[in-house]
Amino acid sequence: MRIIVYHAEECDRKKCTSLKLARMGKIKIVTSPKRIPRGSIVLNPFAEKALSPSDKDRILKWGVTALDCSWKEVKKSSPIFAVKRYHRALPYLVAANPTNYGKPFILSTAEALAATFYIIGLKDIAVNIMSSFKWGPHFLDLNRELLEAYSKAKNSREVVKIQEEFIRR
Ligand SMILES: C[S@@+](CC[C@H](N)C(=O)[O-])C[C@H]1O[C@@H](n2cnc3c(N)ncnc32)[C@H](O)[C@@H]1O
Repeated sequence: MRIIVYHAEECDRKKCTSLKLARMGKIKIVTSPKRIPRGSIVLNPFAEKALSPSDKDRILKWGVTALDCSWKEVKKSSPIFAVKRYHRALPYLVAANPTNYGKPFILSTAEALAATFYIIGLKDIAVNIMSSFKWGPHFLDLNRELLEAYSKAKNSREVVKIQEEFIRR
């Protein structure tokens, strides 16, 4: 499975979740957008389309790429968010990492990757990624109901519908 992280080197290296995953051999870091596989799903919080189980085949073939940059620097206009790939936003999920605990949508790179694998039905990979952090398993517990619901959706439209119903409740 190709799990790539484009690293913008904007982070506090001690807290960076993707550098930790790379040290454990669980992901590959790239520092040039050209190294992002051309058919890859790219996790982009500004993307118009939501990730859904229908992205599974593409991820199996080309992998998934997260963009590790600082949430403080992040802007929709940043060139990396315009790289020509298959961009997807994650639906409503709440962060469990110590930096952004309790905030919806503002996930760490590790949480975003784990959520992706959970939603496409590769739950063992999600569990493996989150087992790298003390707070990691709590991310899956905190979001279990939504992650399960998203993983049963057929497509992006259904994922958005589940999200909207959850927010309305
Ligand atoms: C902005 S970086 C912050 C990384 C942080 N420094 C860390 O150590 O994890 C987080 C990345 O995870 C992915 N991500 C996080 N939340 C997301 C969301 N709601 N939708 C899509 N991707 C998301 C994106 O690739 C995003 O650029």
